[in-house]
Amino acid sequence: MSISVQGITKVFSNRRDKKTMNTVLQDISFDVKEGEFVSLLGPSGCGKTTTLNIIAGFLKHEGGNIQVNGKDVNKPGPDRAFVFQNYALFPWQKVGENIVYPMKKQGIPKKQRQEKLKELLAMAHLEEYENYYIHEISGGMKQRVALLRALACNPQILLMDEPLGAVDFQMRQMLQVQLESMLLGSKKTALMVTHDVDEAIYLSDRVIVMSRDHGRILADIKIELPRPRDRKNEKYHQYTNELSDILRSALNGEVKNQGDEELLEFIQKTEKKDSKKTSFAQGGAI
Ligand SMILES: Nc1ncnc2c1ncn2[C@@H]1O[C@H](COP(=O)(O)OP(=O)(O)OP(=O)(O)O)[C@@H](O)[C@H]1O
Repeated sequence: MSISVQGITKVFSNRRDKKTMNTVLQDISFDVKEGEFVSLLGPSGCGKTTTLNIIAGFLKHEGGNIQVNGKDVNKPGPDRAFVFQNYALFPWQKVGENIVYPMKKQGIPKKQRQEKLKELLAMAHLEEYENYYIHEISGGMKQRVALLRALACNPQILLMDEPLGAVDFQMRQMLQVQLESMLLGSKKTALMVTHDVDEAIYLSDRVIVMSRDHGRILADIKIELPRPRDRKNEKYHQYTNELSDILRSALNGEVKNQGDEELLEFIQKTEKKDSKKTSFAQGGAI
C-alpha cells in the first residue's frame, strides 16, 4: 500500500498561550511507494511526529489530504499500525497476551491468534518469553514485542516513532538488522521517525529531511545501496556526509533537546572522521 501526503497543514494553539496559533506544518507533500521504507529526519520540533500522527489518523489536519492506496484517510484504520517510542505495552499482561491483543480486538479466532503468535515470536527469537511479564524482559525485548504487536494484524503500513530510540547502541544495531529482515521479508510499507542518521541510512530506501521552517522538506534522498547494507561501503560514507551537511544547516546551531544533541553528535563525529581522512591523505599523522 502506498501513502500520499498532499499539501498538509497543521496548526496548534500554543500550549502556554492558547490564543497564539503555531503553524507547525505548512503545505507538506511527499509520497511513500508500496513496499518502500522511508525515514523522516530533522531537528526537534520540525513536525516529524505530528506528520506521522496525522497519517495514522490520530490527529486532524487543517489543509491538504492524506491518501492510502489512493483513498482519503482521516481516522485510524487496521491498514496502518503504529509503533510508539515508549513501547506502549500493557505491564499487567504477559508478552504473548500483549502481542495477541490487537488480534483479539479484531475478532480473529483463538486458533488463528495462537498460530500467528507462534510465528511472530519465532521471527523475533522470543519463543521462550511468551509467558514473561513485560517488567521481566529487557528494553530490547520490549522493543521487539512492541513491533510484533504492530505486525500482529498484518497491517500493510507500519508507522514508527523512534522505534529503537530507547535501547543502547549495540542492541540498536542488532534490532536494526532484525527490523530490516522482518519488514523487507514481508514487503511492508514503512515510515519511521528517527534522530539516528546512521539508522536512517541503514534501513531506508529514502530519507526525507524536514526543517523547522513549518516542516518544509529540505531534502528527499534516495539511498541506493544493496541490502543488507555495509557500513564500510564508500557510498554509505557519502550518504553520511551528505546528510550531515544538510542537518548542520537545518539545526543552524540551535540545539533544543536530546534529539538535537543526537544529531549534533553525529555531525561532529562525521566531521572528525573526515578531517582524519584528509590529514591521512595529506601525509599527516592521525
Ligand atoms: N498537541 C499539541 N499542542 C500544541 N503544540 C503541539 C502539540 N503537539 C506538538 N506540538 C508542537 O508542534 C511542534 C512539532 O512537534 P513534533 O512533536 O511533531 O516535532 P518533532 O519533529 O517530532 O520533534 P522531536 O524531534 O523533538 O520529537 C512542536 O513545536 C511542538 O511543541
